[in-house]
Amino acid sequence: MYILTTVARSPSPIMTGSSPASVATLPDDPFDEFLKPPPGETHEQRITRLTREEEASKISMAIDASIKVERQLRKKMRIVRLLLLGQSESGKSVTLRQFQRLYTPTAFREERILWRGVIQLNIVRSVRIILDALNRTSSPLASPSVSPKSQTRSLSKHHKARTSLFGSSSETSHPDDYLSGPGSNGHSNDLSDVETDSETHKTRPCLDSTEIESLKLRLFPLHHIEALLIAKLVPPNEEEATRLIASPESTNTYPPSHSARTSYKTQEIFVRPGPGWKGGLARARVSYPSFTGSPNGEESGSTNAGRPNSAGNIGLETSDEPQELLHRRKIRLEEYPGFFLNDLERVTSLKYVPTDDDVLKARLKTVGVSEYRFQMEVSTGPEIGTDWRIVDVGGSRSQVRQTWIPFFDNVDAIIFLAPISGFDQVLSEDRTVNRLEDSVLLWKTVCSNKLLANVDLVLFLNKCDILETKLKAGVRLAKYVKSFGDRANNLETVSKYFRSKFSAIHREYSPNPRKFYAFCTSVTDTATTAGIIASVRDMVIRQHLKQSKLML
Ligand SMILES: Nc1nc2c(ncn2[C@@H]2O[C@H](COP(=O)(O)OP(=O)(O)OP(=O)(O)O)[C@@H](O)[C@H]2O)c(=O)[nH]1
Ligand SMILES: [Mg+2]
Repeated sequence: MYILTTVARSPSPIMTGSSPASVATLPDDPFDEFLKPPPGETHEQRITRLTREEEASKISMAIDASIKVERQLRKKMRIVRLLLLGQSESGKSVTLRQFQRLYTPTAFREERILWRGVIQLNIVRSVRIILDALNRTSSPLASPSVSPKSQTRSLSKHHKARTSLFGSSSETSHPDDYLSGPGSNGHSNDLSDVETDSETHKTRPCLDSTEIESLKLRLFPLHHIEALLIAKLVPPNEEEATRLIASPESTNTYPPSHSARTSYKTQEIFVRPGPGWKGGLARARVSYPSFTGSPNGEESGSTNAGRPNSAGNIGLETSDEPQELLHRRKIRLEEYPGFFLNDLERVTSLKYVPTDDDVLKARLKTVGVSEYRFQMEVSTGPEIGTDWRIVDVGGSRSQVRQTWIPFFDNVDAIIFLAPISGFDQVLSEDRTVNRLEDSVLLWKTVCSNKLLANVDLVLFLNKCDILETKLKAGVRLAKYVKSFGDRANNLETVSKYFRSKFSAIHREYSPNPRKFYAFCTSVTDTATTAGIIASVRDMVIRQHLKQSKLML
């Protein structure tokens, strides 16, 4: 304890000197008077005095040694605080899960089973996106008689009012074909698809309505499963809060009109800080009903038969239409968060235990701010004994990002996630705002924040895997970000471009010079992310040590 430093101590050997002669050489020393041998000291008295002084010196050295040990202990008890920031769906919680997977693997493995309920909900959500697309096809809005061009034009008015990306050509933020896309779950909407879709509609008939109705009937039990899962995961008083993204399109004909149920709203399950939700997840085991059209979902114990264990079983293979429809609408379902439809057989098996990759892929929205505390299970060198605190925030605009501010104190580093694949998408919570534009604005705010002026920034240009797929599929960045010009539309060039733009903003907006690191990441990818997270950990520890040395 530091209190030891204030305990009165005998003079140290240097202060006492080993003989009166040494004291005599320091005539201006204010301690001279006290340290002088008493006048007329006999030989025996001198021996006794020196023996006492030697003992005092030993005690003093022991105290010095204990202070040193204390300092080391304090260093060992060091707390490193890392803050994860970024818009909703940028990958913050996945990054946290990567830290957990790498540094507390036992706890991570033990909790994998808890994610099963979330993954099941993710499946239901994907199916609902397909249903919404089907509904829109059969609704008047999607009929060829309504001009999709006029729809596009009226929505693009919103986008014209927006600010420009990277302070460059303002056209980038409001291309004529900007449209809050048809993903009627209000989520990850493409900005480009309806134009193409509308052209296709002019030449292709809508889906056969009997076919749609039959598919809807077969999928209807999923609604019941979802209700069961939500009931298990969400406390009753949170029911309204789960309905974060109600969209007008989703209040239409699902469930089928003959049902007595109220209109179906798009929901996204979320987690509030604290361990409570894990209890819910532990209880959430719902087996699947028969897909004969009757909603008979039951709790575990029911048979395996009839679960949506293949794409065919839920009607995605038996008919090409849903897939064609998604393709026409350019809804790339596999790029949506929590896409497990390709693994239906595996993830709906009764013995299913989520793998590490499944846990990283699962989507569970964060609401509020949560702090995850841990010590690395296996730690070496300087990080031994470090107490890590990783703060994960809910990133959506609806959650008042002001609530982040109290957590800006005592932060060693920030990882800011900018999902750069979102250049052609809008925010779920505000479909007039382009995702990339929102990330850029948020980045400017974080860089310029005075409370964070001395905090090192780590930028994850995230979702590079999705970005690459998108670019390879022919989506052109220049269409959305005019200043990109005629550069090559490939991952390397695009990520380099984004890195230089975000880095320029950092330089321009930071109140003080500070360290800045940028990585192109796909945080769901365990292999590539492990190395990046290890570098971040080393950097944060080094920085923390530097700071604590300055403080001691
Ligand atoms: N393919 C791919 N998916 C990603 C990547 N990063 C995140 N995701 C997925 O995107 C979804 C959202 O990630 P989260 O970590 O929940 O996002 P968040 O930033 O915590 O979002 P909020 O909690 O709403 O603030 C999850 O389903 C992830 O699996 C990535 O680099 N590549
Ligand atoms: Mg989150």
